[in-house]
Amino acid sequence: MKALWVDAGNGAAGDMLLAALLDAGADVEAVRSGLRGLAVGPLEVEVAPVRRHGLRALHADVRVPPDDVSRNLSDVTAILSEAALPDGVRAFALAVFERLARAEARVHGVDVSRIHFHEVGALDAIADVTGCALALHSLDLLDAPVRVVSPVAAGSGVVRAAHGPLPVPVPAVLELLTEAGAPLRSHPATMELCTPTGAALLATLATGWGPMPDCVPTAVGAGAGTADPEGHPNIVRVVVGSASSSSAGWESAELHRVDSTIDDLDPRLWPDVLEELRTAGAADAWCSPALMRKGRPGQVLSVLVEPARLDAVCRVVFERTTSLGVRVSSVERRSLRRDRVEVDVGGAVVGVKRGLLGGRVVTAQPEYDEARAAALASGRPVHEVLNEARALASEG
Ligand SMILES: O=C([S-])c1cc(C(=O)S)c[n+]([C@@H]2O[C@H](COP(=O)(O)O)[C@@H](O)[C@H]2O)c1
Ligand code: NI
Repeated sequence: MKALWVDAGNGAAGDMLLAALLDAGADVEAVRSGLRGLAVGPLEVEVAPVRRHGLRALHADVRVPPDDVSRNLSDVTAILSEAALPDGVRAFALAVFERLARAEARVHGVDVSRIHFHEVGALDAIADVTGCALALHSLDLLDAPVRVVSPVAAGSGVVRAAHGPLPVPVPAVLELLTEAGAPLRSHPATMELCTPTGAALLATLATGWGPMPDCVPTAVGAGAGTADPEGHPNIVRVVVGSASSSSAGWESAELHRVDSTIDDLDPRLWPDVLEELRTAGAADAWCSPALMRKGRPGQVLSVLVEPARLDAVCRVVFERTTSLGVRVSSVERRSLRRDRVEVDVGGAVVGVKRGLLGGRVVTAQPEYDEARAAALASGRPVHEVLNEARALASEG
């Protein structure tokens, strides 16, 4: 199960979060090509390593064409709806702007439909939000069940905005973080640490707030803001990890599922296809009957595979079957911890596979061939040997 932790203890802005996700391994080319799908002129992202208070971090510079358009929610919704983006990316970006619009509406005391984003609806904000959604998608985090954000530092002082000088935390940030139930952290810096776009991104992605969740970290990213103040590193950090074994007693793993419907493969080849898929690293591979186009009987080939073996499995499907395409989805596999014990049934050794839930034996299955051999040697019925082996293995 994938997990994300965002350290917003020094604040967060859209470009800082984007840089942190890219630093943690999000595919910058996927982000760039996704942004090209927005019909608002060339949006470019340049990334460069920088130092903030002696710490290395990535800085993301979002370059947009000159723009002084004041957009409302329906303008931004139209831009995102018409863009060639994965559905999850579009939904996330829309959710961020809907949040921003609700917060702005409450702050200015007008209806959401009458809200005009000023700075936060500008092209760089649209690029930051969509870029973050694309980066989360690239890291496979858009559906991750564990996305925790630390207490947020919003800053203090005054900032100059379209409405004139605003007190920091700016009203939209306070509104966004209050609505989301975010814990705030006091901070000595007298500057804007968390921007409305940053707050809306945090509020949309957070499934919870607090310290780093139990996980095995797999990547860390640091995203720098443009300012380099004297008093603190102007950085947001992200930790990507896999959440460790569930306290419920089972184990959890992120796998891919590959499916393909096939109606024209010589049926004698299927056993070899399934065998080759297992050899290529499939955790499981099976076929289910399906009635296909023109009433033809066919098979749905399904494969479960770890991300690292996905390409090898796809290659086998394409090379060994008549499939012209596969569907790949992410699944969480929950499984019991297993072991194998050997029991003595009337002088013969029989292996038994056991499933353990939090250390308790909940299933015990004797190896059939070994139980059959023990039954033949002793002249007892196989089902009796199976039952005795199962009972002996469940005791231990
Ligand atoms: O654009 C608007 S309406 C706006 C509202 C507010 C309020 O808090 S209300 C604040 N700001 C300031 O604009 C800049 C840009 O914000 P980004 O989120 O796009 O980085 C920032 O200083 C905000 O405090 C704008
Ligand atoms: Ni405003």
